[in-house]
Amino acid sequence: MNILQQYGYTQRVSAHFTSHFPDTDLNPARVIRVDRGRIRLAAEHGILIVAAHQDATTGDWVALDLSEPDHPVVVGVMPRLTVVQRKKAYDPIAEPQVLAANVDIVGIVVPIDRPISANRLDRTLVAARDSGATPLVILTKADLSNRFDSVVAETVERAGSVGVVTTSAETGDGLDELLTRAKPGQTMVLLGPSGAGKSSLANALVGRAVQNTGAVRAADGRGKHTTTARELIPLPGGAVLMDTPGLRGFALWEAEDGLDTSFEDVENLFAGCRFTDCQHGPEPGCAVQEALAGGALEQRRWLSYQKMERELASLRRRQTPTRNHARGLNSRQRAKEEVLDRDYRNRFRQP
Ligand SMILES: Nc1nc2c(ncn2[C@@H]2O[C@H](COP(=O)(O)OP(=O)(O)OP(=O)(O)O)[C@@H](O)[C@H]2O)c(=O)[nH]1
Ligand SMILES: [Zn+2]
Repeated sequence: MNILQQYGYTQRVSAHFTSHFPDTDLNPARVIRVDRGRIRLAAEHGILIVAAHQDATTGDWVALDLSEPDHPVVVGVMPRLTVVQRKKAYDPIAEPQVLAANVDIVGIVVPIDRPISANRLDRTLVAARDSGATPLVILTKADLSNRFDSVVAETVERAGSVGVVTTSAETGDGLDELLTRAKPGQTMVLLGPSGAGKSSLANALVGRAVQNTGAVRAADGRGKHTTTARELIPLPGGAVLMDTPGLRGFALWEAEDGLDTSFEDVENLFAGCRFTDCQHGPEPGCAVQEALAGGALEQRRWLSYQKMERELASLRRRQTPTRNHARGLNSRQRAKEEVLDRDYRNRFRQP
């Protein structure tokens, strides 16, 4: 395997590259990491550091002009095969921010040493599906499974048809299975909250200390950010790991968590509606309609709110049957669950 292949250069990528850059003088290279003003590239003959290109992000395939050997230059970026992006809190107009390019597997890291955040998991599953890559839920710290025994079952339920692998960086359990899920040439990114064990997993997968792992602050179970730049790391077996602190630590998550509060102004209006079960349509005394008419609430913002509600509702509908089934609820219990599900926003507020 040459260096390019270690970083995911497959027949498929090669075909895309030559169709997009027919000029045979241009060479394929992959962005390993982006630093201020410079990017690190994997090219056929080795690792290069070149001047940054405004459109190139980690994981991108770029066209390299090597005609001046001392001054290799990135002259173009191949259209991305997949894109993991942050959508700004359901603002339909804002440009999404690209977080990772050309990822095949989005590994959603869920630590089992703390209670699950259902909201976070749901939203990350949606973002992962949107990316065009295959989502894979990775449970970490399996050796600590005695702490919260519901986490595994609940994660499996919420994951639905998405695969779940249970791992421990400590004991090595599940690492081989995870490596077989990532085929040679595939790129896998790890997403998850701080302290979830992503760096430890990366270390264990690579089999050597590639990232500094930091001790979790004991008091709140949260980690400190120990990795400073996202980068690609070749794995034994031919797959590539993308370790992305910016993305994994807060980017997607912050947007998601922000949702709970970002529509606070809208939700505060509901208390002013005449009927407690107001659908905020044509019924009399609707505070939302009044706010819209009076200009206190922007139409666009109300549409964004409704869009988010619909997306969450459909997610919930898809999940409910499996979840109830898995929990072996009888029909009366199910009916009760349906009522609870209707009030999904309250559900999401549960810790
Ligand atoms: N017992 C046990 N502890 C683990 C395991 N994996 C990680 N940890 C511990 O969990 C803490 C956080 O692990 P990290 O790998 O730094 O977590 P991270 O997700 O990379 O965190 P950030 O860099 O903040 O995003 C560390 O104290 C690790 O030692 C595991 O499999 N078992
Ligand atoms: Zn209303």
